[in-house]
Amino acid sequence: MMNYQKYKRFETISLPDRTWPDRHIEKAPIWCSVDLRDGNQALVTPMNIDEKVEMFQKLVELGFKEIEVGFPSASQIEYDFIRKLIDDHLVPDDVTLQVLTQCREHLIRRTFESLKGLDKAIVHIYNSTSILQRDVVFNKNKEEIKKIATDGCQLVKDLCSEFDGKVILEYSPESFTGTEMDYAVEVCDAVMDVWGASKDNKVIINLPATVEMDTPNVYADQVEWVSRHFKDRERVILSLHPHNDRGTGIAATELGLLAGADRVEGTLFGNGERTGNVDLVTVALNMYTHGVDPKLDFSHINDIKKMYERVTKMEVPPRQPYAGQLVFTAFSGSHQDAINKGMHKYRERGNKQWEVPYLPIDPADLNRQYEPIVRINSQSGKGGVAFVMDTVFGYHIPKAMQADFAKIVQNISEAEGEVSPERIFDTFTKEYIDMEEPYKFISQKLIDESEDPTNDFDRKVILKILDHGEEKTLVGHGNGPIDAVRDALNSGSNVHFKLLDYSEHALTSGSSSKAASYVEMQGEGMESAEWGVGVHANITTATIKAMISGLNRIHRDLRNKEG
Ligand SMILES: CC(=O)SCCNC(=O)CCNC(=O)[C@H](O)C(C)(C)COP(=O)(O)OP(=O)(O)OC[C@H]1O[C@@H](n2cnc3c(N)ncnc32)[C@H](O)[C@@H]1OP(=O)(O)O
Ligand SMILES: CC(C)C(=O)C(=O)O
Ligand SMILES: [Mg+2]
Repeated sequence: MMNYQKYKRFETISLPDRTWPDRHIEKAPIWCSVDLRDGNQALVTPMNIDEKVEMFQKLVELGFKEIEVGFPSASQIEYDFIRKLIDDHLVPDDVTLQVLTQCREHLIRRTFESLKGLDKAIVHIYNSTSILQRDVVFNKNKEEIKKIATDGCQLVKDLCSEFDGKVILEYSPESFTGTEMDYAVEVCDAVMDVWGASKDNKVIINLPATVEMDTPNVYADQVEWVSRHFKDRERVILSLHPHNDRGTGIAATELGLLAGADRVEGTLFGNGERTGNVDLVTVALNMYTHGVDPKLDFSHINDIKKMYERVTKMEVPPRQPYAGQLVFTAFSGSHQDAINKGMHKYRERGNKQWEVPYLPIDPADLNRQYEPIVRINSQSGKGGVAFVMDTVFGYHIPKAMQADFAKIVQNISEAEGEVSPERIFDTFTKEYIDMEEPYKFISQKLIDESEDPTNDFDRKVILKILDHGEEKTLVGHGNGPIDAVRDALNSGSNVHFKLLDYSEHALTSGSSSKAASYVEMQGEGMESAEWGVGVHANITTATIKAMISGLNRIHRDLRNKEG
């Protein structure tokens, strides 16, 4: 047994009249990317300046208007990067740089130095307020801890007079979730009082789940509680800063927004300390899939992923929501079948409202339409195989034929594992189209023998085939071309059969278009039916080839039956 008694839950407020469970997310919050700070400080190899610039420019392109670019007093590279952004005029007018500093005098002074030349900036100060950190890290009482925050705030305020631009203050009671809520509010209010915060001079109050400590509903209760208890809620921009230690950072963010937050800090793909910061791609795209404009553009998700992997040297896991390599791939049969049907219906209904089983988002919206949605292994069924043949190669295999072909593909997957689309197509061709032994099509001539041109019930066909290597001419009559061919083959070959089903469709469009024809035939004395497929520019020839293919398959069955 593991020693669970070593742990206990942190007791926080109770909020029985909570209102957040009845709300929905209806608009995007103010987003702030902390990739270049919290994300960067968690990397094995922090980004170099060029990588930071690349990341910054991508964040701007994606639509972030507030970007925490670093901790300028921490190291020269952090400082130099911020100077580069400013000196090289890389910051668009509508983007505000945010910088982090501890509430310590020399660090705050250095932070201000780094900002010279900017016309606005968010200066983010923090100190830990939790019971645990007050005890083990600071060894200070509540008043002393509050004083760290208010002194820090006062210094920022003083330094503003030497700064040409506008400073927006952000204050984080770090390790907020492990802090008594009334005390967290007391410290935040004290900071806002020192700052002179007002409705027109709001302060960003950021509530970090520095370490995620409880279920997301508890975070939401804390956010709602705090939001209701500020001296003046109007002077606050309430911000969330969730981490993901329990794996519920996204849920915590979403519930925190329901609980009244205005702003979210996080990173692309959830990079950040330990298990990461909240993944903003997922939070934003979750909104998108509810029909809410996320105000961030993740439509080229693979490009974003490539940039992220290059500069952070981290990997986006294959199961990462929206971005993972496998998230638009179904292996299992019933899922493939449902996706196949759902996609058809979506197209039939004019590509309007997205409702496709097992796919919460249209992969095309993320520019992922060229990736295989369905991959075939031994868990796959006929729907998936049909989907690959349809979407990748344009063959609409008739429903009754799908099981027949899927069985052949499954034999391969059981022996070899995943079967690629190319292998599926080769197998289809070999099994159904290129079956040319012992009968092979050479040519056909179709004659309309009816005197009345509107009557097509009197057709004659002259068919040239190879029969066991020998050229033969077969003649057949019927009430239509297919019937005439059936007659010719039945009377001219040694194999007799009934025609059970027939369908055809154009394979490609334009002048070079070809048709695919599918026939289901039952050999005399045989219990099960066989399928043949023909492909040709002339639809009658395609059907004749399909019938000859089917004939060869029946011939093979008869030989097998005879042993
Ligand atoms: C949850 C977070 O992500 S917070 C951000 C964390 N990120 C970073 O720390 C990355 C950048 N940091 C650094 O490079 C360094 O820590 C520096 C340059 C900022 C400071 O370096 P140093 O002063 O040498 O070391 P260090 O950070 O360990 O300082 C610890 C001291 O600061 C105090 N301290 C820590 N945080 C704060 C704070 N927010 N405000 C005021 N004092 C603080 C500690 O109590 C400790 O005090 P003590 O020396 O009296 O015991
Ligand atoms: C500095 C603060 C906001 C932080 O990163 C955290 O508490 O996680
Ligand atoms: Mg953090």
